[in-house]
Amino acid sequence: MAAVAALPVSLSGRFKGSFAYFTIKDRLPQILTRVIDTLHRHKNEFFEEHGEKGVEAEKRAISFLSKLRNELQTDKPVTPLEDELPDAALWNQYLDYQRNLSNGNGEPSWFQSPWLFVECYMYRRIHAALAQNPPIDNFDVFKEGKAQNFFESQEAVIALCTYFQDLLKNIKDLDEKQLKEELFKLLQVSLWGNKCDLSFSAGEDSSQKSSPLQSLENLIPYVLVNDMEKLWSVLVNAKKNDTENSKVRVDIILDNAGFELLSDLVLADFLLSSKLADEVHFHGKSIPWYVSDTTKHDFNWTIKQLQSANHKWMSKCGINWEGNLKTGVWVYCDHMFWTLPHDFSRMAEVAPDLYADLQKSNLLLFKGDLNYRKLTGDRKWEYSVPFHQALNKFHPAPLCSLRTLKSDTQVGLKPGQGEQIQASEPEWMISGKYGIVQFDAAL
Ligand SMILES: O=P(O)(O)OC[C@H]1O[C@](O)(CO)[C@@H](O)[C@@H]1O
Ligand SMILES: [Mn+2]
Repeated sequence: MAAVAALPVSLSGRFKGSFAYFTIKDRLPQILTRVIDTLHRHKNEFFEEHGEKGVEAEKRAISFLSKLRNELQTDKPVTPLEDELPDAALWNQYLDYQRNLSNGNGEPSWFQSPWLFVECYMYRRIHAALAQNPPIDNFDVFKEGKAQNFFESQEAVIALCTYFQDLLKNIKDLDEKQLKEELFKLLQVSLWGNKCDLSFSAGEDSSQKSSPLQSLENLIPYVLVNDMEKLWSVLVNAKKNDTENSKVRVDIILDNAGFELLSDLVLADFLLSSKLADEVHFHGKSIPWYVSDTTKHDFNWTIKQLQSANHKWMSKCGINWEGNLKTGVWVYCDHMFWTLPHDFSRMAEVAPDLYADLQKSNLLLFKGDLNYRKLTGDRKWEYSVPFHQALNKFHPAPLCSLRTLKSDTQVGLKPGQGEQIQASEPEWMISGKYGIVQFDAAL
């Protein structure tokens, strides 16, 4: 396959000193240790709820996870999944594929294989540790952290909900220019909301403390690719071609729960209230993922929290959003593909139903760093390679990545732009300080 051979190498722990190496060596074991601690801390709760059976399940889960941590730290081969969860066969096929890629250079292993693969694999094994051990099989080990992030962002949540409800009051009177300005503001809030993930900080507090709207101007220089004008054109043109039967649909491929999710929900509400879109489809994760990623439970929990909040504008948002779900103008979906190790260039083949669904959209907004890694295949690209090329034939619909840079891959920069920042700030790709709003039109 000539096209595959032309792709740059995958990021991997085999590159000593790289962020992938550091992640596998330090951050992933830290995350596993936190998961084990969380289970320990809930021992009494498991006993109260399920009796001795709950405690035994907790012990089995912990020993499975300690074994996993040991395999990781000693660079053992990545073993086939032994559970019977619905995605196990696809995972094991992917492992075979990795085995073939390694061309007899040993079994796929934690430090030698592509980073994206082993990191996803760790989260899938964490899921197995719980899912295989009823009666604690529905316990989300990351739930507390996600809830805490939401509560600790309280002031920012209030500021954003208040700003937004105020905007709604006179949204009908805004002219095109003003609407565009508001869209750009909320896109940036959603972009910077991506700083608040918990996998990056290995579970440490990462909530939004300051008002999310105040600092936008100052952050503009840190938006390395800014395609917001292109997004506006796509939406306005879609509206023009909008007929009775063809609704303008925007899809948001969600990333983290907590403040980031709130910023995405506000953006989604704005799209409908401004009539730039008629429908928003949200895509979440079907299992707990990368510490803070949004599951259906987190999505519904967030809307319930807002509804019952002791703050007028927060609860107004919550009530409206529940209404949007009820009337079907908002749709929440999940698909197992989002928690498989494949990059998105394989979606058409591995999950043709999902690909076909995304093709019905007018615009796909991919939130966050992991989605960017999967869009671009998590490879050592030259910074100036066009985004379209790095997408490697993934073009279901016009798409845009809103992402703060937290892993060492970036494409679509101007010639010399990456090198210039690199010279003064060697950490620019992993500090979360820079962001992109990077668009690609479908073919
Ligand atoms: O929530 P996000 O933005 O996808 O980030 C997830 C984080 O986890 C990583 O995938 C690494 O563990 C980073 O790339 C990123 O920092
Ligand atoms: Mn995430």
